[in-house]
Amino acid sequence: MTAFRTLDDAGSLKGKRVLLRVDLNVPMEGSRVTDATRIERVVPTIREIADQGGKVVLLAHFGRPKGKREPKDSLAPVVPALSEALGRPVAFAEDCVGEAAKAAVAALKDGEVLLLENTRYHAGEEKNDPAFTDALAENGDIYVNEAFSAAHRAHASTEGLAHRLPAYAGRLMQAELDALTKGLEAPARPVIAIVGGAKVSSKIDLLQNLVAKVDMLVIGGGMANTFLHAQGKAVGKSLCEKDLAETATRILKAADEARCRVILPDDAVVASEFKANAAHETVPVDAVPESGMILDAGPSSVKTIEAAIDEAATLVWNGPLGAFELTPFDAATVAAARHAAERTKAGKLVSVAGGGDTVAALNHAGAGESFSYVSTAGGAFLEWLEGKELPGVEALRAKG
Ligand SMILES: Nc1ncnc2c1ncn2[C@@H]1O[C@H](COP(=O)(O)OP(=O)(O)OP(=O)(O)O)[C@@H](O)[C@H]1O
Ligand SMILES: O=C(O)[C@H](O)COP(=O)(O)O
Repeated sequence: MTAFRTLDDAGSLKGKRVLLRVDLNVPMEGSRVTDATRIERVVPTIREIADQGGKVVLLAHFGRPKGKREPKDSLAPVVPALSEALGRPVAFAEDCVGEAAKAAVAALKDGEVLLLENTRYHAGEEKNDPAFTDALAENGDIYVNEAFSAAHRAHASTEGLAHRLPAYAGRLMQAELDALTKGLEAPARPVIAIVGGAKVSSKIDLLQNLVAKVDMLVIGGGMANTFLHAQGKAVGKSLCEKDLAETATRILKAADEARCRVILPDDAVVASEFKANAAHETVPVDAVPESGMILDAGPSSVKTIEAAIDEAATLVWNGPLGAFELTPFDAATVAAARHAAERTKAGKLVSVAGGGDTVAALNHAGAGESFSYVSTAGGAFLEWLEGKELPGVEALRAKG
């Protein structure tokens, strides 16, 4: 494995335009950041570069606008939270390429910080389009990748730029890889994974490899509904990707072959709508009403999950067990998080969790600080765990 070039190898940063790729895909409610963990974790690197007289030009994505300029996916509302965490002003440019970006970068003085608008407003970002990468590269002298949590994407700002400009790993990128390697390279067994959340189509495939690496797999959140549907259960109006039923069945078979115990919910909290305090009832998973929406795992499922955590020596977790942002549909996530935190504090469990919303959920449960390690990465963390090479990480490896 070739080592990375890091900021220590970048020489003097004074007067240099540093294109710093960060992950600011933070949980928001309207225009308010509800969990600033991802912001706080990149602050030391921004300060380090700025304090050396570098001009910090931040590149980031938000949401999945797929090349369209969707106002709901603007990074502008993140600026106040970023500026507050940094304790310095942060300028903002309404585009990440072209005249708006060029003028804002040209106006930067040494040590100042600028955030460019969502890279995913351009289709070239996700296509890793060379012309778009060149346009991004025009605004930097060097490139620093700090977005471990987006390193599983081979996009222009996460991979392409590393081939255009002198490229370095940021401090958080280094710290994440170090911590995950130390904590999980040879994990104490049995290992339990909890995978929940809402990004079903982009995460379901990796479960196929994950079942060969872990001893128990809890499938929760929106992800569980697709599996319940694959087992022939009616899931009403729940978040469910029915066209992935075959994939789910294949994963259950692979788990069986790998002797990985799969734990699916056996009861669910079903609501009439996706709203805090919506009318709700707890039902067995084979009795979900047609008009109902599964928003959380029920108490019997929580009991099973807690008992499984008690058997495990290592826990890896990505994706909440329910719609934890909406009371009372946070109950299963909060209970499981607190249970894992207690086991960790008692020295009985190594617990590693990651993901934008997962970290927010752990913090909401008051459990985050007790986990052994909390990563900013969700999907990237799971792919790393699968043993996959992450394009954003590979592109940083020092050549020659
Ligand atoms: N049953 C459910 N129905 C609908 N949404 C759900 C359900 N369970 C969980 N969710 C939603 O899943 C979202 C989090 O999923 P996601 O996969 O994005 O996790 P994450 O920790 O942010 O990981 P990543 O960093 O990869 O995005 C939350 O917003 C939560 O409301
Ligand atoms: O939230 C995340 O996991 C990262 O920001 C990557 O987002 P994506 O799944 O939309 O690529």
